[in-house]
Amino acid sequence: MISIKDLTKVFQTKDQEVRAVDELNLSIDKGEIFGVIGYSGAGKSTFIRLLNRLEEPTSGEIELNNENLTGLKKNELRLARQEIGMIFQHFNLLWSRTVFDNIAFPLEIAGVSRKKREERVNELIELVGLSGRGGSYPSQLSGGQKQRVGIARALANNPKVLLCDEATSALDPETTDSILDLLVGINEKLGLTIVLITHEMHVIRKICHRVAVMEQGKVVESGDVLDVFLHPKEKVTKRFVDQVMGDPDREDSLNLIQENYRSGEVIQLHFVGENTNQALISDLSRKFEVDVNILHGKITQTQKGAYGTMLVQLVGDEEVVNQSIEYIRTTSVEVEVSPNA
Ligand SMILES: Nc1ncnc2c1ncn2[C@@H]1O[C@H](COP(=O)(O)OP(=O)(O)OP(=O)(O)O)[C@@H](O)[C@H]1O
Repeated sequence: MISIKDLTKVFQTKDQEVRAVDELNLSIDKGEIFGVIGYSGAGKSTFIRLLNRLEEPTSGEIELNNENLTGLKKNELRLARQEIGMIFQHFNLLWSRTVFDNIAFPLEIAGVSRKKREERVNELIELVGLSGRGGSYPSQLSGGQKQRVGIARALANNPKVLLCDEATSALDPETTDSILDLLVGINEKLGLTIVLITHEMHVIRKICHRVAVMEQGKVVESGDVLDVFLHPKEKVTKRFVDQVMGDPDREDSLNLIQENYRSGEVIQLHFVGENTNQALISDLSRKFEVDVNILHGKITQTQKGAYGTMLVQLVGDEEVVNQSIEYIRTTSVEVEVSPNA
C-alpha cells in the first residue's frame, strides 16, 4: 500500500549537511499498524513528515496505492493529502475553536456542506468517545481528550492512512494506553493503515503488527513485532526490547539461583504464546525423569500474541537432563543453557 524507495532528506545548515533520512526503503501493507522506533535524532519525525510531504524529499520515491506522491504538483497534492490523516504529539488544535469546530475544520476546507459536516462531526465525536463535549474548548480538555479531538479531526475526510507523530509521548501511561486502545479499535473497525513513530517500545509492543528500527536516518532492522522481540539483531534494537522485557531483578535472581540451585541445569526458555511454555513443561516431566522447577519468569503481551522468558532448573540424571534439553531444541521454544546475567 505504501512503498518507499531510497527516500532521502538532506538538510543543509550553515556549517554542515545533515542526512536526516538516508536512502530509506520500506513497504507498509494495507490495514496494518506499522511502527517506526528510534532514539532522538534518528530521523523519525523527518521520515513521517516526508510521508505527506510536509517535508520535501531530497530524492527517492513514496507511492501510496500505486500513486507516486513525490511527483505530485501542489494542487494534486492537496487532494492526495485527504487520503492521509495525521496526529501530533502536541495535538496542534485550534485553541479558539470548539471541539466540534476543530473536527469540522478539514471538512470546511474540503468544501463539505454544513449539514453533511454536522453529521460527520457528530459521528466522529462518538467514534472517539467524546460525546457531550462538542461545545468544549481545547483548554477545557485533558491531554487524552485533546488527542481524541486530534484523531477525530485526522479521520474527518476518511483517510486511508493515519500518521501518528509521537502521539502519546505527552501523555501519562494510563492515558497513553487508552489512546492506543482507541487507535487499535479504529484500525480494526475502519481497516485504516496506521504508521506511527515513537521512542517507546511499549507503544510498539502494545499495538503494532510490524516495526522498523531507525538509526542515523536508516532502517537498521525491521520485521514482525514478535520476531523482533524474540530475535533482536542490532544493539539498538536490543536496547529497545529491554525497555519492555528488561528485568531489573533478573541479575539478582540469576545470581541467587546459581548459588542456591547447584544441582541439575539452569536454563532459560524464550517462547511465543502463553500456552507453548506450559505445554512444554508438562511434556518434559511426562517424557523424562526430570524435575522442572520454575525459578523466574516474565511474559508480555503484544498485538501478535504473548512473548516470554523463563528461568527453569532441570534436576535429574545428567544424561536425562541433556536429553530433555535436546528435546526442547526440537520444539518452538528456544533454550539457552547456563544463561548469563
Ligand atoms: N529543519 C532542519 N534543519 C536542519 N536539520 C534538521 C532539521 N530537522 C531535523 N534536522 C536534523 O535531522 C536529524 C533527524 O531529526 P529528526 O527530528 O527527524 O529526528 P527524530 O528521530 O524525530 O528525533 P526527535 O524525536 O528528537 O525529534 C537530526 O540530526 C536533526 O538535527
